[in-house]
Amino acid sequence: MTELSPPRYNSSMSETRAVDPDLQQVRAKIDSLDRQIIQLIAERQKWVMRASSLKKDESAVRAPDRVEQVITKARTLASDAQASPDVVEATYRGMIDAFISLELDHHRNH
Ligand SMILES: C=C(O[C@@H]1C=C(C(=O)O)C=C[C@H]1O)C(=O)O
Repeated sequence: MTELSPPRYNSSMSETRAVDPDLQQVRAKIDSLDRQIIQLIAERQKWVMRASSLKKDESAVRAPDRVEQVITKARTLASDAQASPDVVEATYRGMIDAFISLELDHHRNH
């Protein structure tokens, strides 16, 4: 005879538990901002790829001096906007690294 075992709890089930309504509202705001941020990243990507098409080689693609200029500017803008400069720098470094990979991929395969 097969024994019925109780349903197992797994980590994904915790996501279906009732979430505090205030937290739900705050998360809806974060979700809405994410939609806006991603639209802007998409627009930025188009211009990054346009810059990429004007470059001759991989060292021009990486442009480390330009990366540092962008980061310095982003830290100042973050400060002015009451955002954490460290969070903005980490975000920008991750984003720029990913864009460089996209540019390199495009250069190697096109
Ligand atoms: C878009 C460029 O290419 C790369 C991507 C950058 C960026 O995402 O801001 C900056 C410098 C380069 O590493 C560029 O040279 O301007």
